[in-house]
Amino acid sequence: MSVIVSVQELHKSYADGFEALKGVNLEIQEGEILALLGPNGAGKTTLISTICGIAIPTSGKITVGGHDVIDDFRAARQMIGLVPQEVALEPFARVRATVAFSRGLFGKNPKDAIVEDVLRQLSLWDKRNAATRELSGGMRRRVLIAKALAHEPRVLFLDEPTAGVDVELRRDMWDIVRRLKAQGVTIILTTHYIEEAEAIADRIGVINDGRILLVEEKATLMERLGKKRLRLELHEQADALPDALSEYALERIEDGNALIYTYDVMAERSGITRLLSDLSDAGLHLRDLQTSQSSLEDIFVDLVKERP
Ligand SMILES: Nc1ncnc2c1ncn2[C@@H]1O[C@H](COP(=O)(O)OP(=O)(O)OP(=O)(O)O)[C@@H](O)[C@H]1O
Repeated sequence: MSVIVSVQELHKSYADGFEALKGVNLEIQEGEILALLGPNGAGKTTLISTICGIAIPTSGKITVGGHDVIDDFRAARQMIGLVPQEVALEPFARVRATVAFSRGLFGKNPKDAIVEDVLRQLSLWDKRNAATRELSGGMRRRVLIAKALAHEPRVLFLDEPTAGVDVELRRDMWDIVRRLKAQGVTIILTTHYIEEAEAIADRIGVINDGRILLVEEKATLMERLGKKRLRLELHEQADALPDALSEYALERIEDGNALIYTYDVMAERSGITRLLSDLSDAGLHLRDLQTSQSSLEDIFVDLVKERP
């Protein structure tokens, strides 16, 4: 795989002096889906805006397809499609004309069959003659994607594509993203929803306070930082836990009818064998056992919490 977007030592301070990006390094591989995960104000939109040439970096270097986004703005921008966070459409414009116009902005023939392709791909062909104000919220989001794809970009940025949308539409959006990937489009999306990153990303970048904390393969990330939970269901309710068990930091749940033991998947010893024997010594008898892997959400919260 080759690198299609490269960001080196990127700093961005806004006019009021606020430093939104504090030395970001990031390489995005052609054909991947990268999810940028981070809390409000982390710098996700700023990062996307600088790559797309909308915000000017204070320092650092960004290339897209080998083109410098400042010195070679047109060539770089031509390769990029951007779906912004806010739904901003001309209310009276017709769907097809809106998309054709976006294509025209890049100096490409607006009557091209590509416009039809893009509209069909997003299930908007039937609505091609509708005014955008007549569309549902979900369809409007699709129009935004169609506009971003109209000039056949190789890299698509989606800034919080599913913020505030219902579950059905979210899944719909994920299908669209997967189909685009299958066509070879590189996709970078920002999200607050861990579930979203978990569902569709190949790699996940965590950004907080203007810094990238990590970028990892999704599976590696979950394995590396994941913890497992062992749920111990008790025969009799445990009112309090004996001191002998304090080292296990057990959590009493369901009024003491069950206990949770958390352990590190990567640790040499899980401590389970000893725990079970100590439980038995303490007179606590088990009805059932169950393990579960902690979610990406737990990992994310831990990561962001660790840093000041
Ligand atoms: N034009 C601006 N002038 C000054 N500060 C700004 C400007 N735009 C953004 N910021 C600040 O930069 C920081 C990063 O903002 P950004 O929009 O990049 O975050 P984000 O991660 O996209 O957040 P969200 O998830 O809320 O969209 C925030 O503290 C924000 O207030």
